[in-house]
Amino acid sequence: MSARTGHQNLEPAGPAAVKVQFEGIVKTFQEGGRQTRVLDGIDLHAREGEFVSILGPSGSGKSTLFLLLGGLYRPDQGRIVLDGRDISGERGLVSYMPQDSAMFPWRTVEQNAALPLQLDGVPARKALATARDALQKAGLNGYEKALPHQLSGGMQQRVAFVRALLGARDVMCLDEPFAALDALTRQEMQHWLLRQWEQERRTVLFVTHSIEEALYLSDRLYVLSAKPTRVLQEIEVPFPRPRDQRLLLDPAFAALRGELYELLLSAKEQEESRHD
Ligand SMILES: Nc1ncnc2c1ncn2[C@@H]1O[C@H](COP(=O)(O)OP(=O)(O)OP(=O)(O)O)[C@@H](O)[C@H]1O
Repeated sequence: MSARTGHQNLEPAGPAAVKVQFEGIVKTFQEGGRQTRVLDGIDLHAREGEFVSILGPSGSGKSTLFLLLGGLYRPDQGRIVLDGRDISGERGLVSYMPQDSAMFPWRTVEQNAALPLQLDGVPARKALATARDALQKAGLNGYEKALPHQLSGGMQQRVAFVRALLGARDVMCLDEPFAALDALTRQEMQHWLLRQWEQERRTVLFVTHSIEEALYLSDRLYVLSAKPTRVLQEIEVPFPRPRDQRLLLDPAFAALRGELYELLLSAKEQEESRHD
């Protein structure tokens, strides 16, 4: 659990320590019989308790970054550093939440949410009691004994988020968690996620295609190019917290959104001209 808890203290006094860092990451895959360099020297980091988004075109290697951090892949070059230690290739050190809630359909909501605790060796009764408590705090009371298919898509993603929280890892990787939701539910979920995160203040790495979502949620964001992928820009998001949906109507928000859109568009055009 992050040291930074409690929602009173929303603004850190000074820069927090770097929690997780990708250093000079190069990753090549065998694609269609030839080697393709997907990640071409990626440097990015997140500080303790920071919400950092990674925005990039399809196929730029965003999910690959998470698989590297989760230890499922090893970088060809570079290091993945957690709390100052090279963890390249080590598994089980970060929580992961995918686009699809990935729940076991035969387990109840509370049994699904309790799973990471049980995997960490917590006895079943205690794990279930902790999961019930966390589900209630996340506004899911009354659904503890339901099966996943009885919940809407948005509610399933709430359960998936609670499960990732109960994983008790300091770093949470959220891989387009709202991409499959309709626009209204997605907005609701962004707002809900902010409230949850403000209470927990875990370090979050958040992958998205949505400029608006990245700006609304993040402290900082990285914009990636198309592959071979590099960091095009790092942006400090200047809006104070706590935030709410009125921020989306702020002219400063619209201006920054416009700049980012322009940046992604020119990256896409460069990519297309390379293929002409
Ligand atoms: N195991 C693998 N073997 C071969 N190629 C791979 C493998 N994993 C990823 N790739 C390739 O690496 C590139 C980046 O994939 P990745 O899924 O990380 O991109 P992404 O940015 O998450 O894409 P999207 O936004 O569409 O989800 C793609 O071209 C993909 O085909």
